[in-house]
Amino acid sequence: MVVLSVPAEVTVILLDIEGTTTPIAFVKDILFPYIEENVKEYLQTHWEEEECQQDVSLLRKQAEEDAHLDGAVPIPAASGNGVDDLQQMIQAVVDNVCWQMSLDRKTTALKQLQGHMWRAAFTAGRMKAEFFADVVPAVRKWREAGMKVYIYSSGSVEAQKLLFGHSTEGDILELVDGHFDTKIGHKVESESYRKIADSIGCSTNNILFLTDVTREASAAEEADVHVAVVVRPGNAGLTDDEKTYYSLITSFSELYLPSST
Ligand SMILES: CSCCC(=O)C(=O)COP(=O)(O)O
Ligand SMILES: [Mg+2]
Repeated sequence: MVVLSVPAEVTVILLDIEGTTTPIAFVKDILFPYIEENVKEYLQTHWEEEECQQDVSLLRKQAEEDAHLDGAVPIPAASGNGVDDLQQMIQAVVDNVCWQMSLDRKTTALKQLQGHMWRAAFTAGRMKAEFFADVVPAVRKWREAGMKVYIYSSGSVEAQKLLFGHSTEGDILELVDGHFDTKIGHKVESESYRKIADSIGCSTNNILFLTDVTREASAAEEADVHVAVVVRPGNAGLTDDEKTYYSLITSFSELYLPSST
């Protein structure tokens, strides 16, 4: 088995979710279709609720910022003029959400609504999150060795907690010391990793970030974070240069902690 030695200065392991702890297929074939199939009904049922109105306001603000993009779908301001107007507004939000999802955008606005929609499915037990088989045993071992384990995903913190709280392995939320999402910054921006280190109270070089996306690995590395790229079934392929440049692992069990037995 290939072994990757974790540098002695590393005290925190920061994990991406999609393509790292969890198969991309679970996100693409189960989580995302659930949104596309249910968003209209969700908006119609929850429209009057404060949380739903906040989600729509955030999506409208994002739509204004996106106005210059090809194919962008605007969300008109509410005029309060009757049922037809409401149905048009809901349809605009549905179209905007589907447009953003067709581009796999990671905006905070989209991720916030998705998180709220998944809540009902997870808490009712209609959905369970999948984790690769090596994830839970490795995380338990790291924590026994004194490592802190954090999550950094584009999925909202609320959605992350749903996944860890309702997984095929049971409720594994207690294995995570904390969560970060795009509210701290985007994963392809190095400043996000500096802010995460500040928030945890460590130096960036105390962190090892595991991700499947080399643009994220590159941003983290620019901030002096240690990185390894995770190669999982169904992940996007890497170029030969990327394969040579990055430390690669295909399972969390390939990480060797000098402090563990
Ligand atoms: C709580 S994760 C749901 C999946 C998701 O919405 C997503 O965008 C995954 O992105 P990641 O940063 O984990 O690759
Ligand atoms: Mg990922």
